[in-house]
Amino acid sequence: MVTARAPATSANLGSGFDTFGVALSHPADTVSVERAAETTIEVTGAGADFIPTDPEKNVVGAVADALEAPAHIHIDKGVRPSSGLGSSAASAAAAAVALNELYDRGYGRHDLVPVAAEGEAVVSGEAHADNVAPALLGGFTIVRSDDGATSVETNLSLVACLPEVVVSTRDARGVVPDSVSMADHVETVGNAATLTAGMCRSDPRLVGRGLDDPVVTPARADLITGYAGVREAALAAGATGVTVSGAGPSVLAVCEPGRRRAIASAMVEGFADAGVGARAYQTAVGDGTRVL
Ligand SMILES: Nc1ncnc2c1ncn2[C@@H]1O[C@H](COP(=O)(O)OP(=O)(O)OP(=O)(O)O)[C@@H](O)[C@H]1O
Ligand SMILES: N[C@@H](CCO)C(=O)O
Repeated sequence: MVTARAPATSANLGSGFDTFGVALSHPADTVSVERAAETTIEVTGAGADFIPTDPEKNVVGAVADALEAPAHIHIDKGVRPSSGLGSSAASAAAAAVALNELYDRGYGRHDLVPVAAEGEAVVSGEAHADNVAPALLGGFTIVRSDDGATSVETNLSLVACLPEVVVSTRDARGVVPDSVSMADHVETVGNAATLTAGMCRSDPRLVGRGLDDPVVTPARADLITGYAGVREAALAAGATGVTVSGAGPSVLAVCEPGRRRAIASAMVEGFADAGVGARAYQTAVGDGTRVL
């Protein structure tokens, strides 16, 4: 048996729609695999009742197919599904690493990014890699359709606040505008470049400024009850920037070390003011998938 742990991730980071992502130090999924004649799946943990065990419908089934590595796969969910924290990607990344080892396929981490992305296609209809790349590689990642993924190590404190509302990635993609104005394009490029410089310097002020996004985030914020109040509360508590995590509903705040506790409380209270229960993870940019 081989067991791997893959982290939650936060994709987009505002200005990097479908491009940027970070691995979180926690929460995480743990996946154990044993050789079998055909793939079977068992799921326990957070939101397990809402996750299919049919290999045609679970991301790990697609990963096992892509690696020609049939197995009994046990997924212990630490990352709630439809959270905006890369729940499906965590399972896909952990399964890719564990099955690669179990069957001695010899793929490197970068080779496994498109393999794990095949799993994402089961969920959203597209093999996008902005969650699986940070889940596999760790740190801050940039994915390009023609060029694989680039990863940068960074040291950054984060709070991810997960409300008790469900936003599916499919629905959240439906509200993304089809086109952007030149003014919004220029602003987005400036923000994305600022964010990248901030990641390279582990500078929460630059990263926070670079989270701003005039295009996708405003359209998606309406899907998250209480978003505007939670954002204001986090900024008032010291966050250097706030945005929607992935396709939502989680909200991500960047901050200086030592501010996480106050920001986490402010965000949970902000959701409570809108009548929504929530939990906050005081976390940080972390490592990628590891074999346990
Ligand atoms: N192993 C798995 N883990 C989690 N969700 C899975 C898995 N396999 C299939 N799914 C399905 O994927 C959907 C959740 O994926 P979705 O992309 O909407 O959320 P997410 O992975 O938390 O988010 P995001 O990509 O926005 O960060 C649910 O419908 C769930 O049933
Ligand atoms: N980039 C993706 C991440 C969610 O899977 C989106 O925002 O739709």
